[in-house]
Amino acid sequence: MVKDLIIQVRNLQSAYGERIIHENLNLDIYRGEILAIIGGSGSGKTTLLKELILLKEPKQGDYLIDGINAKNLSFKQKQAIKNKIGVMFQSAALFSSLSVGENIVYVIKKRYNIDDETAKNMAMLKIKLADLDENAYWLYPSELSGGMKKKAALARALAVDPKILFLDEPVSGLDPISADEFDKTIKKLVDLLGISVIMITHDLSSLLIANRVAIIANKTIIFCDTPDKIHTVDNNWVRELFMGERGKRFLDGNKA
Ligand SMILES: Nc1ncnc2c1ncn2[C@@H]1O[C@H](COP(=O)(O)OP(=O)(O)OP(=O)(O)O)[C@@H](O)[C@H]1O
Repeated sequence: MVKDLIIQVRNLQSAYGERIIHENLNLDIYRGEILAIIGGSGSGKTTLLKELILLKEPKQGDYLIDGINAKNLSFKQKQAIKNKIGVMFQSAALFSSLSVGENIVYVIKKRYNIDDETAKNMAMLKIKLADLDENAYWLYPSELSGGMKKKAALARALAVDPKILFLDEPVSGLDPISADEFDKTIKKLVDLLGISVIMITHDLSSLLIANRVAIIANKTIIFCDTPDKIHTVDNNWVRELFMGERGKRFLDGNKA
């Protein structure tokens, strides 16, 4: 079966002023896959994410998203691409003065020209898709547990019916059980909706739901393959990451 590319990054160079963050970075992302991006602190994961969601312009190189080159786009063209993507930031970034439902309705009404009742029904569907109880619709962010807050942010990211979902450290700050639940929800969404998920993570257990893992080091992607091949990577940071108990458990359960 020929795999269908949803994102192609070619010879990307990123910089802040004179400081080069990525050089010659190439990455392919397939439709319907979960791709995890890992890398040491300061390796440039967030910078890459910002470029992929069109918040930052690369210095050089090409970036094709769903077949469209993201270079030199007009505001309208950029908006059309942004309508294809949902983003969940680490902080959840929900409006604290709005209930979960109102947070989602706000995004739906910005995206679609529809009446309040339809927007509310759509928001309720997103809440259920994110595995939250219906009652969460009326709760305020301050009334949510950590796990519920993440799922509410996920429901809001789903509000635009994205083809591609970007998750920035989605399970950071969650206990292992809530993190596991969140990962299961992501896997279910991919199977159910056929969306692609790109997730930056520090959490080794989240790699278990990834179809492939991309590792950023030395300003580029040094590895992008299935989790069972990670043990072949010759890099100090990767060795250290997998040296601990959790790392060993991951590798033992995943060797090819
Ligand atoms: N707005 C900015 N201006 C200048 N330098 C920046 C800016 N944002 C990030 N950097 C620098 O770019 C490098 C890559 O940062 P980035 O946040 O992309 O890394 P990261 O892999 O996401 O790190 P972490 O895992 O610690 O969040 C870092 O050295 C950082 O200091």
